[in-house]
Amino acid sequence: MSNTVFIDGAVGTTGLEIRDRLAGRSDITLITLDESRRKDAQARAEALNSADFVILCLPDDAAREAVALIDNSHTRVIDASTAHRTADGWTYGFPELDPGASEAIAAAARVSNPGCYPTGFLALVRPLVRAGLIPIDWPLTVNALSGYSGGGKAMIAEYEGGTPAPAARAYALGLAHKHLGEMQKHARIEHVPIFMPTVVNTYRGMLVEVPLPLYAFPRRPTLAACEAALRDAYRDSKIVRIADGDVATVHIEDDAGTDRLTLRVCGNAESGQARLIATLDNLGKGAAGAAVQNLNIMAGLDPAAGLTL
Ligand SMILES: NC(=O)C1=CN([C@@H]2O[C@H](COP(=O)(O)OP(=O)(O)OC[C@H]3O[C@@H](n4cnc5c(N)ncnc54)[C@H](OP(=O)(O)O)[C@@H]3O)[C@@H](O)[C@H]2O)C=CC1
Ligand SMILES: CC(=O)N[C@@H](CCC(=O)OP(=O)(O)O)C(=O)O
Repeated sequence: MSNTVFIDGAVGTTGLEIRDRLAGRSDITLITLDESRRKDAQARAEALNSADFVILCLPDDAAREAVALIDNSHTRVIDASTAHRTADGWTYGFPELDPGASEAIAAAARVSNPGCYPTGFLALVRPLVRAGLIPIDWPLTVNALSGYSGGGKAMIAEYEGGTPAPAARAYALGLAHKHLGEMQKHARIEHVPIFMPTVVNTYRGMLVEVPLPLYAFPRRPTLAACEAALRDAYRDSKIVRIADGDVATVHIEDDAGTDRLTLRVCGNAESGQARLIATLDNLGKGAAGAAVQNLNIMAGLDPAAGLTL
């Protein structure tokens, strides 16, 4: 049976990536609006209410508006924006994050797709918090690099508009980035992390890092214990992989162009200092790949259908 899917925001950066992943699938029928009607509220309302599933690839306010336009109990929603990631009544769409998460997504009518940076941060940290290796009241820090497509069409135009762009640009210096609440809530930690993002002059890809002074934690976990906890947490996943931490370098390109999420526990076993490192594509597991995975799960299909692994 084919499921009807409407992507609201289908010609934006994330929307196009989702369309690419769904094109040609016999189990999905896409509902599309032509250029003259794609921002027309009435046309959108009709499409939103006729689809089995809608995927919102819109700015936050437009995503809230789209949800308000749905007036039937049949249409199920995946929102790729930040609007509902900590909202009541929404299921957080990270199937690998905690036991039972995939089942909750399968049953949900409203699913919020995780943010790109929180995807890397949470994948690294949540299993270690759950296992008691990271104390819930520890003041965590997260450093991250993102390709410029993370900023959507406006940032792509800025980087590709002809004016020389910086090789790397640190931002969110006021420590109030929109992803902080989501990171704290879904890691189930007591304090917002100090988050230090940098946009780099490459189109896509992310490298998200959490440094840990393991020697200072009450349980003094080893690097090996941290890696074992991650391997155990993701043992059934085809999408989240644990790679060897004993490497000389890790690259932002490692998982660019894929829907994978790769985690490493690097560091110095003697000093008890760790660098947890996640690589992913901001448009893959950080956005479109995750949305398609959630759609697959909600529709009862193979979770990895249509993904590049
Ligand atoms: N880029 C990324 O790596 C990630 C993005 N996201 C999230 O996904 C969402 C989309 O981001 P992204 O694709 O990057 O953004 P883009 O700016 O590239 O695309 C947004 C699209 O939404 C359209 N749009 C805006 N308002 C309306 C409206 N009222 N009705 C219909 N369409 C509208 C825009 O139209 P127009 O083309 O005319 O401007 C545009 O095509 C955002 O909430 C973002 O935070 C999430 C994870 C990662
Ligand atoms: C490089 C860049 O600007 N990245 C964006 C985050 C990407 C994004 O769109 O955020 P969501 O995942 O929440 O939708 C930012 O920092 O605001």
